[in-house]
Amino acid sequence: MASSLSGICFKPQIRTQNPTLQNPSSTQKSNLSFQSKPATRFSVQAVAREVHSSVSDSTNDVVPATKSISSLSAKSAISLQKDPKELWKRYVDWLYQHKELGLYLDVSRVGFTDEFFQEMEPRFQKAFKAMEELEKGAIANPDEGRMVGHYWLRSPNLAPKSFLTMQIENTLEAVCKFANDVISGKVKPPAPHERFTQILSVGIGGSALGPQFVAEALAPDNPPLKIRFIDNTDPAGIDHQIAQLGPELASTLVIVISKSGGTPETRNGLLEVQKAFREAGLEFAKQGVAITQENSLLDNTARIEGWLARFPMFDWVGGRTSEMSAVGLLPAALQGIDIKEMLAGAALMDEANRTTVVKNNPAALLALCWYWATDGVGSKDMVVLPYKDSLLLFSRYLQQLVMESLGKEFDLDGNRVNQGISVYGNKGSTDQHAYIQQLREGVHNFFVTFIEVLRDRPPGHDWELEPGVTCGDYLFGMLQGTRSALYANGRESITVTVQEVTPRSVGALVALYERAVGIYASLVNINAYHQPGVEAGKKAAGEVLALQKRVLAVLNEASCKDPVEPLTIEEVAERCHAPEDIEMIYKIIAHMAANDRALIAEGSCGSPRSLKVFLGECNVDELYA
Ligand SMILES: O=P(O)(O)OC[C@H]1O[C@H](O)[C@H](O)[C@@H](O)[C@@H]1O
Repeated sequence: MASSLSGICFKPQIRTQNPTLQNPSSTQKSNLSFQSKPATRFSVQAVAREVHSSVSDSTNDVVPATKSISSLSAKSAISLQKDPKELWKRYVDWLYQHKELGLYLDVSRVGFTDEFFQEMEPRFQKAFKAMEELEKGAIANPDEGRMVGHYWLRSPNLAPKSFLTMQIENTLEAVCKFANDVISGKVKPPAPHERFTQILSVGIGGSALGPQFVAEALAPDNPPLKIRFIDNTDPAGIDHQIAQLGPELASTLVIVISKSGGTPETRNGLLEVQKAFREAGLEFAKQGVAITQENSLLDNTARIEGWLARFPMFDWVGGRTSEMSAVGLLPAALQGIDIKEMLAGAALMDEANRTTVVKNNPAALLALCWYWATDGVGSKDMVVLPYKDSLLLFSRYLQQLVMESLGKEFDLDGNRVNQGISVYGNKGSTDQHAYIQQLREGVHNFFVTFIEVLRDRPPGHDWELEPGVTCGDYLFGMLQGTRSALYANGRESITVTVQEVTPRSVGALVALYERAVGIYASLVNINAYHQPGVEAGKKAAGEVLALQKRVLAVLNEASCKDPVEPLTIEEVAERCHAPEDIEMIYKIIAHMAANDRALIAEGSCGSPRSLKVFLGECNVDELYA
């Protein structure tokens, strides 16, 4: 049971839907302002933000679904527990341990109260029920009408239909076989090369972040195949990756990963790589592998062109939770990482997270801390600090998992809630020398998650760089010191500890956060499994490219005249029938000029009004097309 936490608390009561806050009147606003009384636990800025958000809530019709009057009024003054004996008691009482995984979760430096914990209980029970339904195959992603099945990937028998179990098992078998065949040289690149030596992974978002994190965390020093990534449509970045491969392009396995099979950045990466293959006189299909949904554009291309292999991505696995599907497993296996251990670690963690006793459920404990720390409305950022170089990319991986899942405008009932938790972080102790200064003393808008790894380096390699002290002891000291120093200044932190960075512990970490995100989403009543906001940017990018085509046509026509007719930005906009897009047209022209695709006749890009441009080459065919 929860320990007695008297003296620790100062946190909002549970936030229940409160109609009076939906359209706060000015009186209500002034009621809120008493929050800024001296010695509140929350900074004045935070309170101001709270009040501000309540005010702007009214103008934007935002429903603060998770708040209540009590949540605001309870922000009275108390400091975090400082008494060492009480703190030790809290530490021991709340310490979660998963014996088999060697994983610990310490939430003692988050100041939630017994009262808060108890008031949250019914919400957790609801979240556990929702998770149970999800695992049984409910349409847990209602906006897209999809099941959410990433938990089945590591426990195929839990899949609600036997054909799904078979699909998962067959894919895993195919991944293992293909990886073994590639590593052994049975599957090899065209002669004279005897073995694939490199992997070039082309994908973005959920089709890159998991594989990148796992490669950095687990790839051995001399893997059977080394991996590099193209995860953007930046031509210079792509050129760099291809240049780094050099002649080894001939022994590179190119894995193109895209669930939808139509993501523009990934398509561009593929086209660029295929061009490099052509220029090197290589046949891409003999070295290309696709991981995508059946019958997607990518799948059809790979099938028609006869690529070396194709692996399925399932409709019911989202990109950001796809690390345990072929997306994560194939690249990992090719690097010699024990993927069955990863799956086992994730399965064990899933099992632990199925208990409905919050205190014994590590994912629920995380969600509880997130809710407490962020007031259930994302009022604080999550800083993730792994004290282990190999876990460097964990925060970047979590950024997508948490922010794309929780960052939602509407809740499941259609209320505008603008939910989310911002995630950032790099690694300790490196960040001690970058931004910890602000965390300790500056704006109090975050909580920290320390990721601690007990084993410093493999056995037999340690030595004392001064009497009684190893290099790893310093890292340990830095973590403990930072945790204490932050806490002493009222900054809350969670610590997740693993024995070692192994496939098993990495699998467990992935599963822990996947479930914590799912539970938290239930607590705040949002759909964690869609990403409608991403579409707006994609659509706008498409419109820019369409406008660019019109600009090119206009410039082409003027440039084919004799003499050539350089045009001002205004003239281009007018001839494109898009005067309202004049700024975008200027930007398009400036970009083309910087890349020698438009020539400047007069003026400079720094003075848009003076600018007159034309095309270096006119394309007569296009004029009459
Ligand atoms: O795997 P893909 O279909 O290419 O998608 C790649 C990424 O695209 C979008 O940006 C989505 O928001 C991400 O969730 C997804 O991971």
